[in-house]
Amino acid sequence: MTTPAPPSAPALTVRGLHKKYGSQPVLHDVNLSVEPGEIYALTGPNGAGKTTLIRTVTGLAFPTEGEVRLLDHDVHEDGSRARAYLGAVVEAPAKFYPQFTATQNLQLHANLAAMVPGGRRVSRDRIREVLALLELTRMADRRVGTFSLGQRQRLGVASAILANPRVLILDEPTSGMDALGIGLIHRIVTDLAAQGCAALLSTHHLREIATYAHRVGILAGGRLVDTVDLRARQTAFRFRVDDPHTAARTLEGRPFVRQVSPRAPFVVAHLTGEDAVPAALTALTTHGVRVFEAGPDHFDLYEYYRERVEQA
Ligand SMILES: Nc1ncnc2c1ncn2[C@@H]1O[C@H](COP(=O)(O)OP(=O)(O)OP(=O)(O)O)[C@@H](O)[C@H]1O
Repeated sequence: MTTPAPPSAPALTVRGLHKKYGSQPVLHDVNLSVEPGEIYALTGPNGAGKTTLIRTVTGLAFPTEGEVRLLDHDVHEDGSRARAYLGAVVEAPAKFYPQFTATQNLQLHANLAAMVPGGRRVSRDRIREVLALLELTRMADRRVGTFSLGQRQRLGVASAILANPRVLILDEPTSGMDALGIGLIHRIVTDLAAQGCAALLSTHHLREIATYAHRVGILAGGRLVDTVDLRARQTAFRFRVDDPHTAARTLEGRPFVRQVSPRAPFVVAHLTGEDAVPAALTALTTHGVRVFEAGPDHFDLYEYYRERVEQA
């Protein structure tokens, strides 16, 4: 008999985090964790505390109370070891030496990364590789002072992924980027996550992030007011039927149905997966329900966020 694999330990854990500036509370009892391979997006209105949270999580700011762990290391007590696993852009665009070229800046970054305890050496090939990944090869030998905002944003992400981090933290990674640059960042973050890297991103671009984040944390007034698991939402399907109430009763309690509710002219069902759609259709038609249309019930993160923030 095989024993099930133990659940993986979180790559990033934030526990009971409070932060005050003077007497002004900015973060209140924030708790979150990001698993290896998971993309966690942090969003919230202006002034909600996202940058403060990211600065605290990366060790640039200290909490008033609470702790942050990167893998097994406390960021504030064992900072240099914790940061050996971390790639980050905080307060984008990242700061570079404007008189040096992109390659020289990345080389400097690589030298610093290799100096921390547990830090790894980064080869020249790896520098070329990340420049190519960010589509900056033709800018490699140009001074960063001549870069556009979007190009500096790309270089910031290149420096963050240079040493193959196990935790990637990006504050507003796509602001100032063109549509192709945004797509590129999505692909890079998704590929890194597929290799087991945990990613925490802050963003205002909800419809964009909804296409590739696994979970979204909503921060309002310094509190994490909700966490939305987008993976669970992707298993919702809607069927346009002649009688939504009968359809809901027909599907209720079936092994492949997690939750079902009428929403005229549809019945909306959370199924165990896409492969349960034919079984749902069969159940409906054999009970005399006429089905006119079936498809995924796309979750509107923007609408959800708007309601959640208005209530908070
Ligand atoms: N160094 C500081 N000293 C005092 N107050 C600060 C400091 N940094 C941030 N704040 C305050 O903390 C609150 C949260 O700011 P923060 O920059 O973390 O918000 P944010 O969610 O990142 O906002 P935005 O979406 O506008 O970037 C704000 O009220 C801000 O005025």
